[in-house]
Amino acid sequence: MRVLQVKEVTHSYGRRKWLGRSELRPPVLSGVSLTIESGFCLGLLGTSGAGKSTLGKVILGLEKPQEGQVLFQGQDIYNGSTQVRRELRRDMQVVFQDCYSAVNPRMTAGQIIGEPLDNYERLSVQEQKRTVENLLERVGLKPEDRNKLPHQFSGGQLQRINIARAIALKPKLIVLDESVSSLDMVHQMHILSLLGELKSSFGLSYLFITHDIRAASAVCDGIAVMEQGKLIERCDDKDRIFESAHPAVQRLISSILPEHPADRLPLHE
Ligand SMILES: Nc1ncnc2c1ncn2[C@@H]1O[C@H](COP(=O)(O)OP(=O)(O)OP(=O)(O)O)[C@@H](O)[C@H]1O
Repeated sequence: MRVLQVKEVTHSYGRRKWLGRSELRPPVLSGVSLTIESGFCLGLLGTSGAGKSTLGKVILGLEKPQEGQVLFQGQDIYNGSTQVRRELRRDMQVVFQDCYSAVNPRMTAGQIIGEPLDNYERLSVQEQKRTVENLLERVGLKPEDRNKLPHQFSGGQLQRINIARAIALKPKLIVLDESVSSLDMVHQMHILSLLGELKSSFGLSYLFITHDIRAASAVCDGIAVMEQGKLIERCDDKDRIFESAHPAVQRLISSILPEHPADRLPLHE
């Protein structure tokens, strides 16, 4: 089943004055189309400024595109009733890169994870406590961690709390926008393997936005590549991306450092 369909989306940010006239800025997204099937993890790669996060915001309903459509489970997210949009928001969640600014520093982990449950479910105090504790355990933390504040966690642990909040309502799609980029390699690998487990056990679909082709190939089923607002490559088998002859893809591949320092190219020749 198709979870997400982006059709010919074109988007510019705001207007600019030009020779006394006001006109739209050049598009940041130009005719972008992509689909994500149920249970599929699509990596969205591209260099800085390619338009990845903007596409993520368009998909999440946060940035209405000037042209094109976004269908989530067959429904146009920008033309539905308030009720439909509320349900869509429940089924589509996001985890951002900066785990600290994504949470209220005065809320406990339990309150952070419980927030979507407060908004959408009518659970008793006991049920809510049990659900939050189960979610904490599901992401590799302890039930008693629900009483801690954000500053009492490491970056990796706090990102687990953000992930627990994102899965609390059993969504269909999670947009992960550079969600592991600010973590060190060890925490990155732990979070990537957690995302893999959650995908299998909840049947989740992901849009995994990153500039790191290695992280994408560790967690994704397929990979799409953007450059200057356009989708320039898509491989539903992630390993095929390494066979792409497109120069932008070649640049992403050559940005991977060899594991052994002796095999790395010198920075200055
Ligand atoms: N709110 C905004 N207002 C105006 N321009 C914006 C806004 N957000 C992004 N842009 C511009 O849109 C273009 C694409 O930005 P976007 O953040 O989508 O790219 P990206 O591929 O996610 O890059 P990065 O990996 O650096 O986050 C950039 O030129 C950026 O400066």
